[in-house]
Amino acid sequence: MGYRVAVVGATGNVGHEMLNILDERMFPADEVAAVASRKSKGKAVSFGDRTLKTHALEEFDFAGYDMALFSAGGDIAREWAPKAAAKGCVVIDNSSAFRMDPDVPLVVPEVNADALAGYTKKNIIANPNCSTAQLVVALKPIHDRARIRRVVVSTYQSTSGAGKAAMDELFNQTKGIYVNQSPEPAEFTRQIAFNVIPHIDIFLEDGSTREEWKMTVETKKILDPKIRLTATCVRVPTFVGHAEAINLELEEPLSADECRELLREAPGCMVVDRPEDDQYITPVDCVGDYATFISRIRDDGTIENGLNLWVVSDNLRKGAALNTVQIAETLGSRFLRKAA
Ligand SMILES: NC(=O)C1=CN([C@@H]2O[C@H](COP(=O)(O)OP(=O)(O)OC[C@H]3O[C@@H](n4cnc5c(N)ncnc54)[C@H](OP(=O)(O)O)[C@@H]3O)[C@@H](O)[C@H]2O)C=CC1
Ligand SMILES: N[C@@H](CC(=O)OP(=O)(O)O)C(=O)O
Repeated sequence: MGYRVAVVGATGNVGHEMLNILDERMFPADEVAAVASRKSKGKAVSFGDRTLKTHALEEFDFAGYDMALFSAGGDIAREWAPKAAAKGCVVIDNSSAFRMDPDVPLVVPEVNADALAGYTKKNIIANPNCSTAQLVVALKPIHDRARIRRVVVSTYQSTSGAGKAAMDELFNQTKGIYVNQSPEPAEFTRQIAFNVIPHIDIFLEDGSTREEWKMTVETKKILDPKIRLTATCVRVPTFVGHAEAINLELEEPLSADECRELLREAPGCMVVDRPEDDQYITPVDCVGDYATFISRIRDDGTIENGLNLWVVSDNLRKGAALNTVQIAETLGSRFLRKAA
């Protein structure tokens, strides 16, 4: 007997990847239901070689479903995740709505799978921000070996992080510029084609953005509250794949060579780092992959025990859908086991 799984937000970027990944990884599901807004009711979405008809969320009954994978934004999650959870369906939510709730585990399976045990308090599990997920996969082995004291990270985040409409905006602005149309920002605060924007999510009182704040607090919750982290999050005109330039200050020495060897063996990590042959990863190279890629590992001689890294991953996969499915797999194998 397999699981009954609902995918909420199935018509969106992340929901589409969730369906792909459930199929690719042969998730043991007897039934997968696609759920989205009322306007998508009846719309066909692909699931492997099948198509599923989308249900409207308001009309969907979560009773009898084992798990619901949510990627429909924070407002929908705040309203509907507790309702689904109350019907005995464990919700794994991609939005930021529950991440910092002390009664909700925030999980990246390669890093803190044991935290999953706390899901019973609310029947809800949170998936981190896409930039946090790839960051902590790369940092976990380094922290275990040499204790990270401080992280300085600058992100280069693709437009898919802001949804399908944002990707269309990049596409249409780019085309338009070649025919002298003036760009009209809608999803972003400035022109995104041929530009970069140092503004993701809203500004907070201290001048940082909520995206930057999320990277700090989520890293503490997942990896270690003692780690100090400062971030600058930037939107760039790419479609898929987030990149991060990371500077680390460690408590113990760890050379670039040792770091490379360590990360080569680490779960979820893929080191591509041969600058002498121009071997490093760019966002375009990571699309469709599961790994968190690490390149440009080098010593930072300006501080004691300093290291620099370049980390790239598919934000719709490890940053969202893949991490959610990995959580579902771990939940299934550790807590919601089904008889074969
Ligand atoms: N881990 C992370 O960092 C990431 C998290 N996310 C989260 O996932 C969410 C979705 O992202 P993404 O897929 O890129 O966005 P898209 O805009 O591509 O898709 C949004 C999805 O939400 C559904 N939806 C919207 N309104 C409702 C509603 N009232 N009832 C039910 N479903 C609704 C849409 O359905 P319809 O087509 O019918 O409108 C669609 O399926 C984000 O808002 C964010 O919270 C996203 C990216 C990364
Ligand atoms: N903000 C991320 C994606 C996202 O949806 O993040 P969050 O779930 O933390 O709001 C990005 O734009 O790349």
